[in-house]
Amino acid sequence: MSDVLQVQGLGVRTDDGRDLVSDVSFSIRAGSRLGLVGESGSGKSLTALAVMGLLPRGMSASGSIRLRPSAAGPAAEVVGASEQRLNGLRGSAATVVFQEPLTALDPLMRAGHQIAEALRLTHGRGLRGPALRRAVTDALDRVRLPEPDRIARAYPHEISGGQRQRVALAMALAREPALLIADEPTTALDVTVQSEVLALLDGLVAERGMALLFISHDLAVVSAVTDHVLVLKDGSAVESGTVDDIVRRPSHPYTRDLVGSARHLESALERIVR
Ligand SMILES: Nc1ncnc2c1ncn2[C@@H]1O[C@H](COP(=O)(O)OP(=O)(O)OP(=O)(O)O)[C@@H](O)[C@H]1O
Repeated sequence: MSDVLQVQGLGVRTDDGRDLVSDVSFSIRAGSRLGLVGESGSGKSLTALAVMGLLPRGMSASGSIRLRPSAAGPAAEVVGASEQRLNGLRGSAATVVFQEPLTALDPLMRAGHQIAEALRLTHGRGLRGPALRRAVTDALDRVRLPEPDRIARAYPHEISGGQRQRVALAMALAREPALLIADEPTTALDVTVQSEVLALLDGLVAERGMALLFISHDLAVVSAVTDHVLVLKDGSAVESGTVDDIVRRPSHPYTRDLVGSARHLESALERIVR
């Protein structure tokens, strides 16, 4: 199967010459899941933002990031691409869910309206009226939101954090991306909601055969949803392998520390043993 994402020798540098990410390489095939794990400041988010062509002002990427929007089509280079080209890739090739869903949601727009916009970007302006309303309800249903009609009418501040994250996920999925990037999607949620959202994400990605790039500082959370892991430290890759290898046989001392501090390691191990 073809790679949905190929990152080769990625660097992120500030205009004043600081290297924040150095020589990071990885690839993700259609239907597979890679976890990026590392402590705060290790370069995980910048790597994700570089893939989306969304680096903050004053930073630039080097190396190569190739995204393949469809299995049959050619890959497109993100590094150095024009904003117009990037707009074409965002959504269809890759989309991102952030730790704080309010980043993605417009506080002044009802949840249903925001999902409707995402659906119309994917399916065209012809999707409207009752068909559009049904598609919105279906999208909310699919992320297991009870009372989808009520949620559709709500503004982001009127629903809980867990519900907001599900709405953000519904919006991301409405774009039917080849690659979903989830950047600490459950870190802001309490533990019970966190495991519900993780299970949901796990099921939805499997159902759609999407590729997943999952980012977390918590190796246990990463282990729960991915099959391969890349460990980042100070902007560089220190180790990579299957979840099983990394959790059971970490070779780098930094990875050993991450394994040691993983909060729910038992459950991660349980999943591997299953
Ligand atoms: N907008 C910015 N301006 C300057 N430096 C930044 C900016 N964003 C990130 N950095 C720096 O780049 C490095 C990598 O940050 P990044 O956000 O990718 O880390 P992270 O692993 O995602 O951590 P966290 O989980 O805390 O977000 C850090 O040293 C951080 O201070």
